[in-house]
Order: sequence, then C-alpha cells, then structure tokens
Amino acid sequence: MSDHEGSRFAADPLDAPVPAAAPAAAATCRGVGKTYRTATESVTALDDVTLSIPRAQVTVVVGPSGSGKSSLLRLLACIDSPDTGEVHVAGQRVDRLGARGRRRLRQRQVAYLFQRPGENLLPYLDAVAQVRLAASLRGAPVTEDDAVALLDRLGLAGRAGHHPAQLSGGEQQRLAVACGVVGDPALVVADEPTAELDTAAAELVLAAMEDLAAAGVAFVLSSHDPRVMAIADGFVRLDHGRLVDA
Ligand SMILES: Nc1ncnc2c1ncn2[C@@H]1O[C@H](COP(=O)(O)OP(=O)(O)OP(=O)(O)O)[C@@H](O)[C@H]1O
Repeated sequence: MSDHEGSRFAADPLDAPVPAAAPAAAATCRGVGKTYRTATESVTALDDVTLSIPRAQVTVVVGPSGSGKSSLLRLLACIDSPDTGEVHVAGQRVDRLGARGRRRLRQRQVAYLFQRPGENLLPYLDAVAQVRLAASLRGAPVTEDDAVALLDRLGLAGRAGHHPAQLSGGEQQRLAVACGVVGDPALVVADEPTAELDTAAAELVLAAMEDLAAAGVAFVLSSHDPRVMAIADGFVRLDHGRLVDA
C-alpha cells in the first residue's frame, strides 16, 4: 500500500478509513528533557516528560506561563530536538534526526499552526490553491474538487477563490486548519490557535477541529482559553517543565 492510499483528507475527506499500518499513538515522548543555554544562564524548560498523544483526539497542553508548553509543542512538531529522552512522531524516532531529517519528517507528518492566522498562509494564493499546495508539499496531491470539498467541510464553501486578505481572521484560521489536515499528517500542532480570534470565530475554528479529530486527526493545542479546553479529549498539564496531575 502506498503512503497515501486510505488518506482521510484526499479522495474522500469524509469516509476514507484510517490506514491499518498507522502507529497506535500519533506521537510519544519518553523521559524528555530540554534545557536552553545562553552565555549567562541555562533554563530547564522540560524535565523528564513522558506522554503519549493519541490519534483521533484533541490534546490540550496547559500550564502557567513559562511552564514549557511551547517547548513541548516544538519538539512534537519536529522543529526542535530534546537534550535527553526520546520523541517519536508517526512511528519515527525524532531525537536521533538532524535538522534535515526533522524537516523531512515535519514536511510529511506534521502541521504547525501559528497564533496569527495570516502567518499560516501565503498572501498571493487563493484558498483552494493554498490547500492544494499544502497537500503537494506533503507529498499527497489532491484535486481541485477534493480541496473544495475540504473547504466546504470547514464552512468555507464559496470562499475557495478568495485570497487571505479577503477572508476574516476566523476564516483564515479555518483555511490554515484545512491546509494542516490535508494529506493526512500524523499530527496537527497549534500554539494558542484562538488567541487572535473573537468568540464567534474561535467557536467555528474549534468546532472544525473537533469534527476533524473525530474523523481521525490528532491535534495538540496549547492554550489558556476555556473554549479550547472545552473541546479537549485529554490534557497534558505542565508546571516548571514537569508533568503534573490534574
Ligand atoms: N530560546 C530560548 N532561550 C532561553 N530560554 C528559553 C527559550 N525558549 C524558552 N525559554 C525558557 O524556557 C521556559 C519554558 O518556555 P516556554 O516558551 O516553553 O513556556 P510556555 O509555557 O510556552 O510559556 P507561555 O505560556 O508564556 O508562552 C521559560 O522559562 C522560557 O523563558
């Protein structure tokens, strides 16, 4: 079976099955530590973190400012690598990869959404072209009809030909979610995805994420927002870089 057969958001975004060979968890961390060193100090951002990110769920990372949420998200997104411990994404061991290996894995298996919706999009492409480009970069090209069907699913029917500047912040973030899930990455990571959105827009983005998680996408979100917590299937709670119980 090729990499992309059975893709949930390729030929038929609604009904295609989850690939049988997929690993049980979208990602795992085992004994992970991360310390930032500057000329004058070292800051331990993560300390002995062991966790599993399930498929088909929304996992929300919570904790006070400075507790290590963004650091954890960057490791799961294969942007950074830990100093100690193991990180696995889509069944591949990330901590042994160099920057180029992480970039390759990230390109295929991870979507990372920034807080500011516009930063997730290219200003010169319309919505359908953004989705198709994201799929192609992931090595899983989709037809225009497939891209439009995904946009419809995210409540962007009739917006396929619009450029980011012609979309509201909430519409831009839903387009970013469409680009995030197309081509079946193992993990969609979003740091404070509703921080820049008003209540109505945030609710539409979160409803889209909830719907897509039910269809098989693994989301990992960091947030202080109660609306985000309301759609969580599970939590990762951090304090001073360590996991804490609820
Ligand atoms: N590049 C860096 N260099 C030095 N220290 C860093 C760096 N990035 C993060 N830190 C420190 O690591 C710790 C964890 O930071 P991190 O950004 O992961 O926390 P956070 O929980 O996401 O915080 P916030 O909720 O404020 O965004 C903090 O003490 C922070 O100051």
